Amino acid sequence: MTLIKEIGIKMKQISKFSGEEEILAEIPKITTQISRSKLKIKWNQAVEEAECLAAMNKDQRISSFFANDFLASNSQLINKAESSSEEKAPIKQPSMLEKNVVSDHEQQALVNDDSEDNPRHLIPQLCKIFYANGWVTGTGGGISIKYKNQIYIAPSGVQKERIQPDDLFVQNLNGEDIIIPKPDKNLSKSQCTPIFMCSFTERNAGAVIHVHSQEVVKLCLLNPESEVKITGLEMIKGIYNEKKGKFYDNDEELILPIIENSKYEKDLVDTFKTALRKYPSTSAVLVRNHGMYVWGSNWKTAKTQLECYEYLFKIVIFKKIHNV
Ligand SMILES: CSCCC(=O)C(=O)COP(=O)(O)O
Ligand SMILES: [Zn+2]
Repeated sequence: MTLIKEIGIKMKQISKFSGEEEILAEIPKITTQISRSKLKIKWNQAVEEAECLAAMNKDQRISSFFANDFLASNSQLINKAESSSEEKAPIKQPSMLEKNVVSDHEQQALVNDDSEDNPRHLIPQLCKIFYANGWVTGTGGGISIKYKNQIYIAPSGVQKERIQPDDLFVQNLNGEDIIIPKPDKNLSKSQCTPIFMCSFTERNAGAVIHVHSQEVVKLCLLNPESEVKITGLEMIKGIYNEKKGKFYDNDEELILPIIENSKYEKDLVDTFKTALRKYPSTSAVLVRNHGMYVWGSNWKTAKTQLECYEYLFKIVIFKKIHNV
């Protein structure tokens, strides 16, 4: 029964058996009851908070603190309770464990996940391969993979070929942190994160790779226009046409957008988005004097397309230089 109803019944009973003075005499008791009820709500919240925090490990507590989510949602609930005189059923907190931060058990399961698709192991392996090809040298470039609806992102400004499984950041599709590396590692999330997220949300990508490849830079130097056209090569068949939902035929023309570079990676977002909308077939965007973003529905197609693009670029550059 709600507190208001309870008070109403009490008032009726008092006024039935007593006069107005007796009612006035009861008011302080009723007020005390309301205050107690508010205290009870606050107490329940405090207990739930304590339980949530106790269930987290140190990293998760730090992560939830910086996400500022736990405290924000909690104070909202307390404010609501303060502005209402109606007693509510004990409030169920939107638990950090459910919403944002994985439990110890889930985290352990992720680390123990031996699947070849687990980005914890895959991203360090792929970065070694990309480094060997000259695609992510000098710390430039990076990769992000979606796995079980969570986004794994490589750290920023580090030698990408030396990334460790616990160096990765994990966030949800809203950009809220789920797992961050231990603070003593002093790592930050890739500067490319806004572009990675754009590919996940706008193109439903499963993986996005950013390369600082010399071939891309050379190709853009030879093509001052805002796009590059490629025809007549068998390897075009390795490129997926996102508009048609099928791989290109070797007699089709492949057109890739070129966007201009900016001071910071995040400043590329607007032109990147514009290019995605103007070129609905494309699975890659070239950034002049910088590199390329390439994505696929999963890490395998992102990787094989990157290989096909790099192959095609070499041939196109050769053809242009030798005028053949
Ligand atoms: C020498 S790298 C310059 C910054 C850049 O273009 C880049 O791709 C860096 O990405 P990170 O993931 O290291 O933030
Ligand atoms: Zn870059």
